[in-house]
Amino acid sequence: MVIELYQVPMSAPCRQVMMVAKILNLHIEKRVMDQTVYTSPEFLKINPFHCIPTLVDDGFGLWESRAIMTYLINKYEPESSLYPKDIKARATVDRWLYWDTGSLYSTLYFYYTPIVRQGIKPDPAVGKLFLDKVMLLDEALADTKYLCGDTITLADLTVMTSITTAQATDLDLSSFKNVDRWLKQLETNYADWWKELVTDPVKEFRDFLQSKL
Ligand SMILES: N[C@@H](CCC(=O)N[C@@H](CS)C(=O)NCC(=O)O)C(=O)O
Repeated sequence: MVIELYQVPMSAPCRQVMMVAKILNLHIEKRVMDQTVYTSPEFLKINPFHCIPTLVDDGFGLWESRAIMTYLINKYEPESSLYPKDIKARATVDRWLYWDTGSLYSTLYFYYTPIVRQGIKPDPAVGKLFLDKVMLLDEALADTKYLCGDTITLADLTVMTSITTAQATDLDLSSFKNVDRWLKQLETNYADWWKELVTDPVKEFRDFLQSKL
């Protein structure tokens, strides 16, 4: 049985799916995207929304990174502490996943997209909106090791992916001390893949953004 993932390494939503695959020790066959794949009839048949990451697991196609992350855990390691089974604990993880996709990452996306699409400088007001959300995150991290307590969950992976993607932009995150401590803890925990799935792709994304301006 083959698990395939259509992805590009520097994409934030793709990175977080690959993190889950690493932690679960899943063998994923990566399908590298270029414009010919995005518009190919084969890919559009799997994902008419033509976005990545797109998973194909034993013929089952799925897109939306957070849906893919929870699917992989539910299917391959349902006892994983990354996505606790207790209803309230799981709801709290879900709350962070929705906050990230609907508030944190989406604001960051609207900040950097003018650079990618039009080669123009981002709107500082949108940057400020993003930093306001990071301030709330910093406050939430004041009395806790990870977002949902002493154990790393999908909440940490998805929010950490947004924060490290922001490090590729000109936004200054240096005043957020709790966020900084939390990132260092995650890096220590995941030292085996941090360079591959965080440091290197974030650098690639930073270079990509700079090349557009
Ligand atoms: N909410 C989606 C966002 C996916 C997304 O924006 N993917 C981008 C690359 S990072 C993409 O595929 N863009 C090309 C397109 O939409 O045609 C997720 O989390 O998976």
